[in-house]
Amino acid sequence: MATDFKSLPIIDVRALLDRFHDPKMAEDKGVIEVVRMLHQACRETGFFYVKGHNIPESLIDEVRYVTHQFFSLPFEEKMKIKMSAETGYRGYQQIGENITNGKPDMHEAVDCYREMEPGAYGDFGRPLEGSNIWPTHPPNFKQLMEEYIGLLIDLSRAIMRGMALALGGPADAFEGKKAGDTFWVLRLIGYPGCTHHKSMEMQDSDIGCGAHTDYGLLTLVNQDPDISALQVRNRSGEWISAMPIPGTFVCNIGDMLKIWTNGLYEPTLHRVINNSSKYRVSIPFFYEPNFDTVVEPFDFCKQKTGKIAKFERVVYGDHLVRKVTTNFVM
Ligand SMILES: N=C(N)NCCCC[C@H](N)C(=O)O
Ligand SMILES: O=C(O)CCC(=O)C(=O)O
Ligand SMILES: [Fe+2]
Repeated sequence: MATDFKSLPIIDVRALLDRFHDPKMAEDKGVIEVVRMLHQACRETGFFYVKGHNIPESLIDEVRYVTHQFFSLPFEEKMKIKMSAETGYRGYQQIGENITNGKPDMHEAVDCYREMEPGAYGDFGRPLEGSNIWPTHPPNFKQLMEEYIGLLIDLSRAIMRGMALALGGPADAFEGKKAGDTFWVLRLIGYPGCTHHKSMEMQDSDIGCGAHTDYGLLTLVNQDPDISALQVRNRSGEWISAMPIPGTFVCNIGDMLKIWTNGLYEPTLHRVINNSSKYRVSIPFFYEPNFDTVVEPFDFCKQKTGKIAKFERVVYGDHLVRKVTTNFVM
């Protein structure tokens, strides 16, 4: 349960990356400090900033730059990679096609998922079978995004090692059959600027993305600098700004972590409102469990939470398919 936080902590994760391959990482002083901060952040805010991540700023900036370029293309160009049930929900969605809490969101997006071969998970995986359909311009789009995704997977794994230790489990608790073969998601999102005067009352149509929690384990958000639009809800119901901080990702935890931790860590509601006049781009990367993972409370978490499981087990892919197949009006 979130507290009445007024701001989000900044965590330098460098020690986790430096000690990633060290079997004694849990004894390292730097790691111990990161682990302490992760635990506090996951208990109190469910959101934090990640710095010391080692991902080149030039790559992070270029990913946003080409995303701006894509969304500024003519409508017909964007529709060439249109998302549908036939594409496995991969590709371009127009403004208003994504529904949150029964209302259309004011954003357009390109959704990408880890590739899924036909029949890989039998019938329950079918809706998400497919390969990504990338824009052809700029020509390096696919290569750039794949490089970026590879680095974000490594960073996420390191953070999950820290969280596993923070929970009192083994460092590799989230690896192998749990999330060692992550069914990652990358969303390139564009939020139109606001055309009416700021002093006017907020309309429903101003909501870029309605209040929600993320579905899996960990989200890393690469957002435009100089626009504050992402907001996180604290216990009193106040919306706290996750404003951009140079050199950082905004990081938050998802639904599956609540089940695995038996409620020790809970995802926090968040939403997006772009009140600026500028077009905003944000690229969340979702580090998710394996598609066919059965998620149920870890014993080492149950030990700390009354010994009985508080949540039913869930197959991550079922949770995702349920979300994806009800998220869109197409
Ligand atoms: N993969 C993630 N987390 N995507 C976040 C989208 C949240 C909005 C969606 N319409 C919903 O209602 O869930
Ligand atoms: O636009 C953002 O910064 C975050 C979007 C988000 O919360 C999501 O897509 O899950
Ligand atoms: Fe989100």
